[in-house]
Amino acid sequence: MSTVTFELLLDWLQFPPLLVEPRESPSAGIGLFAVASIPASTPLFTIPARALLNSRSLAAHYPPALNAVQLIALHLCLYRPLHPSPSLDPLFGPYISTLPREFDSHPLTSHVKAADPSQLPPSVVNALARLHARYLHDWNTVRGYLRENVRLLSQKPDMHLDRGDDTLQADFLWGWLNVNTRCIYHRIKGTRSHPDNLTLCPILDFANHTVAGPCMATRPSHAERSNAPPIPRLGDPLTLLSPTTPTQPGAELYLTYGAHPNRTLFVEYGFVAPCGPDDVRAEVDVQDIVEPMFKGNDGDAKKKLLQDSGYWGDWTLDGSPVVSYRLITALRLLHVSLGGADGDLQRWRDTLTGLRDAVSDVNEGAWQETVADVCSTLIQRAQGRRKHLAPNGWLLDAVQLLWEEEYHVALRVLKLYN
Ligand SMILES: C[S@@+](CC[C@H](N)C(=O)[O-])C[C@H]1O[C@@H](n2cnc3c(N)ncnc32)[C@H](O)[C@@H]1O
Repeated sequence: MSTVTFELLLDWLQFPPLLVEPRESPSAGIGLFAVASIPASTPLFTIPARALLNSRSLAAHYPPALNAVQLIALHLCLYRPLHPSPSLDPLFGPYISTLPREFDSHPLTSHVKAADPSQLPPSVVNALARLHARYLHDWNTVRGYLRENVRLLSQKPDMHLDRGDDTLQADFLWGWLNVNTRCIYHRIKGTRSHPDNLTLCPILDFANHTVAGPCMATRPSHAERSNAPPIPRLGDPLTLLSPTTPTQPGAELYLTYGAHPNRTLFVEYGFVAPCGPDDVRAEVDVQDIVEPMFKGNDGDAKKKLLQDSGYWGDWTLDGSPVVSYRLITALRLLHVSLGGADGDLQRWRDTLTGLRDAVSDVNEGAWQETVADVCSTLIQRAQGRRKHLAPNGWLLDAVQLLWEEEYHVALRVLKLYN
């Protein structure tokens, strides 16, 4: 993104020069940097609601039917800038022109998807498959919506819907990845947990992720503070605050995208960040190892019991080291005899309601032994696979780090039960 493009964005926002500007960051594309010293918790800028790209600011321009992710991704798709021109969008053009032009290194693009999946930990392959399914669901919904509304949409300024299906899908993927990697939480709806509470936000979205250390934060909006939907038609403006410690000129300013393990950072955002083995963020999802334990005998009945009680899947170990309560619950049931007259099944149910801490001492020993086996499997698999990695460049480093995270977490958890 050129300096001119950023200046055009500032003009559009009617902003004077700011305390921050986008610059190349050492291995993270563009980042946000301080151009002067900035005292702690300083408001850096306030983006007016009209310049926030979200389901509220787009609502008046599209027939209803899509959720926020689908609507924003569609809008970006329709107004994707053609190389090297700016976006022709009359609403958000100067902002859309600052977005990354390609997502070559995101694992959802064909470049990385083409890599041998056996190179990646199975939990990462599964997470990638879920992301792909989410994308396909959104694309299919939007494709149907486009067919129904083609006449209306083709009347939009500078809109050419006569692109082939492949081009349209490539442009939609571009829009969708912008949403997935750059949107932040912003209160738009009546409830805090509504999935449409998100927005794209100019300038703020240049900020890279930090695992630890000082980071910027958004000031809670009026709607968020009053825990109600925003009153103005377009919603509330969004103010970004500098870190709670002073920032030196030239320093990069970060956000934290959440306490995510590398699996999530890689799959959702397309990068990894080193994190210590004892870090609570370091996490392994062990579904691919544990799920086959529920095959045969009374496995199906146990699977159903876990599904009905909401404990099927999302079974993790983390670097603190901790075995997730969901995994303990599943493994406790694995070691209960369903046909037995010993009352273990009822005791297992009682652990769910908090009436009991455990099924029995024997059952505690059995699930802990299974956890130790799972850890040994993880350790052996990580040791074996790390020796035969073939991807190139950044992907090799990323894949190595993903395996290391599994290895170190498994080693730490194993020590708990050996
Ligand atoms: C919100 S954008 C941040 C701005 C982005 N770097 C750019 O060039 O426009 C999020 C994307 O930045 C990159 N990124 C963010 N934090 C990173 C980090 N700590 N290391 C490497 N890449 C990072 C990833 O590609 C991620 O999908």
